[in-house]
Amino acid sequence: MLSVRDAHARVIAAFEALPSEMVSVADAAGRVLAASPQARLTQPPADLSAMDGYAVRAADVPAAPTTLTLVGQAPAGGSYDRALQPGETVRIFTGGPLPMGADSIVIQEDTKADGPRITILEAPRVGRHIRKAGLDFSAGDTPLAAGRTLTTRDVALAAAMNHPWLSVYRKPRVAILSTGDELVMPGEPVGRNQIVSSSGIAVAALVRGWGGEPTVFDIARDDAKLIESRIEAGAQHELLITLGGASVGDHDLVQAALKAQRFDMDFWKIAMRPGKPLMFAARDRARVLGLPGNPVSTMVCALLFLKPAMERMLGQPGDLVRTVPARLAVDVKQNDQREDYVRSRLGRDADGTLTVDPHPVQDSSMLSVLAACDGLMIRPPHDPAREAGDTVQVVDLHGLPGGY
Ligand SMILES: Nc1nc2c(c(=O)[nH]1)N[C@H]1C(S)=C(S)[C@@H](COP(=O)(O)OP(=O)(O)OC[C@H]3O[C@@H](n4cnc5c(N)ncnc54)[C@H](O)[C@@H]3O)O[C@H]1N2
Ligand code: MOO
Repeated sequence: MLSVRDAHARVIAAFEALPSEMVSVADAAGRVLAASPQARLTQPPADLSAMDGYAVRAADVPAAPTTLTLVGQAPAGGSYDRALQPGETVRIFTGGPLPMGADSIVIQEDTKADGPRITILEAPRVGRHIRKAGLDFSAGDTPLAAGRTLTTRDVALAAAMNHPWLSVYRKPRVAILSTGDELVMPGEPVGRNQIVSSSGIAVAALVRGWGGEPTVFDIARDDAKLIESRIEAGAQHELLITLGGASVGDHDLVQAALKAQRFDMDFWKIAMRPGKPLMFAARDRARVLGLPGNPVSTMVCALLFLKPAMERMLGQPGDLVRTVPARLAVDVKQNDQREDYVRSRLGRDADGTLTVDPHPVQDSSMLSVLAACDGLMIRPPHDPAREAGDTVQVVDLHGLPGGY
């Protein structure tokens, strides 16, 4: 059976960056930059005051108190256009441009005004409360690299750089097909022996959260012709995700339907738990990732394979999910030949070290366990028995993009 690493490598090799499109900067949060925007101006454009107060020449106030003559004002968006002469001061506001000749700002709390006579109560320091031109960025700067998923902070910066439009990768269109006679949609009447289809909803949410555009097909009954026609419709998207029907049972029809539709199987079955019957197939530009039906297997495989595939379409490397070291809270037995992704709870030791406590129940049908856990402990194939206190690798589910 293929290793997780090799399966991941084969999946990401099959995807490349989609074409770019322009979007309004107002709609760009969460999108991935296809081209790095250059700052179109320098910010601040001139030396500005950081405070409400008075612009002065520090040399005029060697000691406080000293009284200066008010000669004008410089609000944000306005300016005082003459040079400040010895003994003069200009009323200035936060964001107001520093008058020529001035070299310091005295905040208004440190002054006393009596008509045009302004008494400075604190001796100023050269450069105090002045934001120099270009403090934030200069025209031509490229602080946002292509390939970056734009945060709202990035969007604020791009807008400040005077970009009303940004070049981003088109969203990958991902079709999602749940298969199985037993499935009904949430809220529908649930007949005898039926269960609610949760995975289609979860995968659609993941696709959206990872920057794609999901299309959720109606659930397909275990009918070969019906599944084939849905696969054909799915092939019109960048990627079709099938859910269930991946294993070896008489009702597991997805692989046969793919073959009937002339898809080549890249691989089927990998050395992973949960997620053994993972399937990957291609025909021309169409790609199908067949996720195993057990809902926890679906979710773990989505994180390991769907997310990187989407990242590739968004011009990113598509690395395997990041792991961090953690200290085992309990002893664990030797692992078998499948790489294990053990649903676990993360915590902190008294010394602040990340700890991992595997959940005692690991059935891949149990969404309640997955939801209660916040980490996946990775047991490599044939990993020997480990003791409490040993260091292992974990996937920290907190703060993953897309709200996993
Ligand atoms: N003889 C063998 N049996 C099984 C093997 C095997 O190697 N040999 N592998 C097991 C493993 S591991 C997994 S994982 C499952 C995966 O099987 P399928 O991909 O064929 O999934 P189904 O049989 O269709 O469904 C499994 C399970 O999941 C439920 N399911 C399916 N779709 C959804 C959905 N959209 N939302 C919620 N739940 C869903 C389905 O009702 C079943 O209970 O096979 C093992 N068997
Ligand atoms: O791989 Mo199955 O995913 O063990 O339940």
